[in-house]
Amino acid sequence: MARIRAAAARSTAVDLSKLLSSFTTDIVCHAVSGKSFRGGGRNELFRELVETSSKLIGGFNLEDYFPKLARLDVVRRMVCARAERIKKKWDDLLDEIINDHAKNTMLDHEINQDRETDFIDVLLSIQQEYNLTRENVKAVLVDMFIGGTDTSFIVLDCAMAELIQNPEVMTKLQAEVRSVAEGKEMVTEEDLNGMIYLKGVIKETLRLHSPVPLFLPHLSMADCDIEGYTIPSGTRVIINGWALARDPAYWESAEEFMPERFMENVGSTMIHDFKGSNFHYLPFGTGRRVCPGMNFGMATVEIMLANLMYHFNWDLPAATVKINMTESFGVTMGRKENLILVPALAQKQV
Ligand code: HEM
Repeated sequence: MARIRAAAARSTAVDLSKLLSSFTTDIVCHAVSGKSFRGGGRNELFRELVETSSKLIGGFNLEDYFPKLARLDVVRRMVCARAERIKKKWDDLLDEIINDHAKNTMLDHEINQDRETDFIDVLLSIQQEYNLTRENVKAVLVDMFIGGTDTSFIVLDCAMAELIQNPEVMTKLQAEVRSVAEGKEMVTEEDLNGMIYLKGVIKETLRLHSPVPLFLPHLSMADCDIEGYTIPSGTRVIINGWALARDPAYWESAEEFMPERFMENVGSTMIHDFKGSNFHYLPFGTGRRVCPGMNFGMATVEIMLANLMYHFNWDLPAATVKINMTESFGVTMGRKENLILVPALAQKQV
């Protein structure tokens, strides 16, 4: 916020994508490991690990389409070598963090019993009870880091890109946020309940720009038939949530950004619920593998977007005519180009 405020005072542009990405990384790193990864080049290493892992998990796998290639084993060996290199880097980083925690936990027992606990503390405290190996703990942590950082960032980045291209929506959202939080220094969590349009804007962003458009790869546990097609047990199954969320059979003017569609019939579970029961709207997946960070992710996006609307008016830099919405592909899918915008202070702050 301080950096945006400084840019607003100078009327210069900010790289909003970069700021939002570092905000969501900080929030997840704090919740999981109790500290930010900014120091000692850790942030860059962390971004590299998340990005490469995302590409490895979500990448196009030639052998799925040409199974004969599997016999040659060339592709598999190449992918495995890359995965091994990344695993080694994750191992080094996580070993360091877990060792720090184990050491601090012992010291804290003697010195400071009031220290806030983070996700690693919780995992270590139940390690023996649930028979978790260090590899298990590291696997859960990698899952949380990859699952939590890019996703919330992509929603914020795409929401801002859509808002700047739909000024009437931005004006309506600013009016709501500014009236609910009027006179306050910051929008806080308790203000969010009164912001119905904000929730509509975020839901519409999740519909058009779902950060995990094909969910995670699933594996069928038994043979099953779907509309005449047999899916054998052990098949890697990919579900196209992106296509469902843009299917004109379910959505009127499916390609348009219209938060109002989520305002109709408030209270009806039909189109408002993203918790996994409406199969044409599954931004967090569904079933046993549904996103465990749903509430955390929504809270992060809501509080940041509300504050961006509360404090600032936004414009494109003079030389930019249109925002490029082209997306790049991995297990998460976000916009390729960084979002550069010019902020202006909206009102005299208290
Ligand atoms: C708005 C933000 C988010 C969106 C849109 C989102 C979406 C998703 C989706 C679609 C899946 C796959 C579900 C499936 O395959 O059925 C998933 C899985 C997952 N998400 Fe999220 N997510 C978000 C935020 C978060 C956050 C903040 C965390 C943790 C801090 C998180 C942790 C995870 C994990 C660990 C999984 C894997 C679950 C498993 O393997 O069973 N997510 N998420």
